[in-house]
Amino acid sequence: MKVCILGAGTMGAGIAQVFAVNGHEVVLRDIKDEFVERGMGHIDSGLARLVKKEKMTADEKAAIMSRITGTVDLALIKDCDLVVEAAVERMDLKKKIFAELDEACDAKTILASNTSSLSITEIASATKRPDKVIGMHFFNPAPVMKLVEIIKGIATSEETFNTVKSITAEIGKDGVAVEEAPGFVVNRILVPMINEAVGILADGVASAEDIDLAMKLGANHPIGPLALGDLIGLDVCYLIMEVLYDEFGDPKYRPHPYLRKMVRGNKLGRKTGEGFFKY
Ligand SMILES: CC(=O)CC(=O)SCCNC(=O)CCNC(=O)[C@H](O)C(C)(C)COP(=O)(O)OP(=O)(O)OC[C@H]1O[C@@H](n2cnc3c(N)ncnc32)[C@H](O)[C@@H]1OP(=O)(O)O
Ligand SMILES: NC(=O)C1=CN([C@@H]2O[C@H](COP(=O)(O)OP(=O)(O)OC[C@H]3O[C@@H](n4cnc5c(N)ncnc54)[C@H](O)[C@@H]3O)[C@@H](O)[C@H]2O)C=CC1
Repeated sequence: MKVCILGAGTMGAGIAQVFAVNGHEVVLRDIKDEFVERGMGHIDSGLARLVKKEKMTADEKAAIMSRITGTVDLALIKDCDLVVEAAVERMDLKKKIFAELDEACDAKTILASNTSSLSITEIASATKRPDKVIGMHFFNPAPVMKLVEIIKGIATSEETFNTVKSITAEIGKDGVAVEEAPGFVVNRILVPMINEAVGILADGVASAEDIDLAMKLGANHPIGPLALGDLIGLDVCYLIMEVLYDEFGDPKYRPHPYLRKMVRGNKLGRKTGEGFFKY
């Protein structure tokens, strides 16, 4: 199968790796060469770690890398069977991208979005093939996390859903069917928890280290909520809270002003070298 991933950031690079590891030909497309190179670099270093741990041979790594073409050229995606869009979490941008994809791709191509929270129905409305538009929501880090939420929009066909469910299983992930709703299942629970941790920090209840230690030892989470915010990207967390707040109109989803301040200060977490912790 030929798969195109749009966006070579935190998620796009990881998703490209997953498909290439499972033998698929991948086109990884971003808007600037430097972003493509950064994404390819992340995949290379992720696989290098596996070689070092003797979980993969250097030859296997080379074969996986050879299946991924990094590019800024949208023309390369024409004959893809599946596109997974992993660009920025903004509806205006996603609609623009899906309108472009609709023009650029063959009629057979399924157009999936890795959106964390947005309406698949609205994204699909930018295309003439809403039956072939679907949510395919991977989790960070994509090569490690087993879950994919599969989200149908109002017009998504059963055929598209079943194809994406089979692909999900084939790449070694567990898919769950989710009805369209802001934040789907996981993020409606997880991201407000991160937002609450930001509030606890802003109130001076405990230090960032102690908030995270408390949740690791007291709730058995693998990493604390502030470190998780840094892993996801605080800009992404903020955008998800905004979607929850706008869509539900419920003040319990209000993004914390301190989260907004961190984003304004470009302290976005791992991807900028500093968030609630330094990297
Ligand atoms: C915002 C959204 O829309 C949705 C979201 O994604 S929400 C975020 C969801 N993610 C989470 O909740 C993650 C929570 N954190 C964790 O589970 C863990 O901290 C973690 C899995 C990320 C890292 O675990 P860790 O034990 O500290 O790290 P590490 O030992 O380096 O890696 C764990 C395993 O993953 C593998 N791994 C790590 N990075 C990898 C990569 N890029 N490629 C392949 N494998 C990788 C390692 O080889 C290791 O495998 P083994 O255990 O077999 O040796
Ligand atoms: N960060 C996370 O933990 C998770 C994020 N997501 C979702 O995945 C999507 C991407 O998030 P991240 O990877 O974190 O963002 P990111 O900011 O790390 O990367 C986004 C990339 O998309 C690129 N891009 C922008 N416009 C583009 C276009 N027209 N064509 C191709 N590429 C374009 C940007 O240049 C950037 O490299 C968002 O919708 C986000 O909500 C989903 C699961 C987890």
